[in-house]
Amino acid sequence: MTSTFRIAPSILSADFARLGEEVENVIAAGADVIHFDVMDNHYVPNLTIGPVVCEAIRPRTKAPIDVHLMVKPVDAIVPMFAKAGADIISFHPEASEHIDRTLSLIRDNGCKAGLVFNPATPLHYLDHVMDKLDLILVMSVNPGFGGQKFIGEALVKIADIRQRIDRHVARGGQPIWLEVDGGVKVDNIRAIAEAGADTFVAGSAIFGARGADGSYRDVVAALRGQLEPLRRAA
Ligand SMILES: O=C(CO)[C@H](O)[C@H](O)COP(=O)(O)O
Ligand SMILES: [Fe+2]
Repeated sequence: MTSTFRIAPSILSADFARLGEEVENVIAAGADVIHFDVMDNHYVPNLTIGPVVCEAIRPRTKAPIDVHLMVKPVDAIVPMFAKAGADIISFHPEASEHIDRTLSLIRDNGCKAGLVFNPATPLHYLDHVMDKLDLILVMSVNPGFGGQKFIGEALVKIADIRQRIDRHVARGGQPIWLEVDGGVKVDNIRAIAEAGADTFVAGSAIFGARGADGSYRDVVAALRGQLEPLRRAA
């Protein structure tokens, strides 16, 4: 069990007309990471935001910007996001012809590198690249939209990856974050953490729960509150 948990609001569900403010508010509310969903209307059937928006929000926070690429092909856009201030860049293995090369490209551009697993993506993609990963992202919905229902089978996958990461670290490997994305709520975050995740993306659960004071403090505190007993047990 891990002692470090991170809350990563997905700005996909933020008010895009006030994006800079939303980023500031959610970090002021106690979140740790800004999750930035990039969709290309090709790899997934939706279209969102690109490097210019990353560059625009970069001065608004010191928190890491965690870019989740749902684009195909991947490589050409990596240096653009690195230049725009991304800290972490993750991609889907099905979207890259050469996974090892794409992971190196991300690190060579000064970012942390992540691999993303859709609900039906097999874990064998991890077999020869553990040394090149800083983050593994488990999708608990099919990618493309916010506000979907958590797919319970993801818990099995999270537990399996947790074992692989722990074995890797026990053999002297670098730490790897285990992030979960899709349908994360106050009422399921503890079970997700118990399965082995340490980083929790939440879009609709956070941006759909602005408090009476106009802040996101209550919902971020509620998410963290669910994790508190696990932190003590770690
Ligand atoms: O990658 C994503 C969708 O492809 C989003 O990060 C995810 O859906 C977050 O939204 P929510 O918490 O509302 O499910
Ligand atoms: Fe995402």
